[in-house]
Amino acid sequence: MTGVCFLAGRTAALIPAAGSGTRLGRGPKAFVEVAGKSLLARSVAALAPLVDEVLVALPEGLTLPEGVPARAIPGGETRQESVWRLLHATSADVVLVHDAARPFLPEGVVQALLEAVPETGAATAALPVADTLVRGERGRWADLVPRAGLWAVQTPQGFRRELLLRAHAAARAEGFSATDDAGLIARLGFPVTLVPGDARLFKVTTPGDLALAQAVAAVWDATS
Ligand SMILES: Nc1ccn([C@@H]2O[C@H](COP(=O)(O)OP(=O)(O)OP(=O)(O)O)[C@@H](O)[C@H]2O)c(=O)n1
Ligand SMILES: C[C@](O)(CO)[C@H](O)COP(=O)(O)O
Repeated sequence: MTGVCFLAGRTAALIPAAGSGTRLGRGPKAFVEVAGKSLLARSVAALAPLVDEVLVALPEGLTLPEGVPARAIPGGETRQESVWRLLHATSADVVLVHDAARPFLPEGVVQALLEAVPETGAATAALPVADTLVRGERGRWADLVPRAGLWAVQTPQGFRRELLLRAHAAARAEGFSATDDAGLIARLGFPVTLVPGDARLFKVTTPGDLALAQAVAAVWDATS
């Protein structure tokens, strides 16, 4: 490990990249390129210097592009299942779970997470919500949702591996699914630290996000 040294033990980055990219409509999303580099390659490149190993869950039958410094396993039917499989493919003490679909990951966010994990065992990058929030019904404004205290959750999310395994096992046993991993920890009543995320950490989900990613890449690639 060449990067951060706050933690005793080994650290692994776990990258769920087995999604089909339905909303983007360009095939398996992790392999979609932005300015000549895939989303997956960008996410791996950001994490590899900061952890001991990088594991990636890929769609069944696909392999890692050449030169991506990671180990690949087959992913599952859902993001939660892909992370469950990744958790069993490492013995690291601390894991950082990061969506392949969030290709612009500043080092400072990773460092803040690695500092936070020893305190509570679980931490996630997140940003305070800046927009007015409303619940809609049939295309019409129904209720204002007060935004005070609301955060938009990003990845990476950092955990003591044993704690995340326990949370996943409980969710599986009860047939519960969540949209992220920190939610599984919070559900058990354990604290999750909110670490400041970054606007550039947006998730490439729709064609509009891909256009934004092209613009960000022009600056990112010139400066990092
Ligand atoms: N079965 C799945 C589904 C998703 N993911 C990963 O989880 C992250 C967040 O998922 P999302 O952005 O929803 O990706 P997709 O599932 O590919 O998108 P869509 O829902 O539009 O099909 C992505 O890096 C995706 O590859 C995964 O590893 N395994
Ligand atoms: C994990 C996540 O990126 C946190 O915001 C998000 O929940 C993933 O959602 P998706 O619907 O699987 O893209």
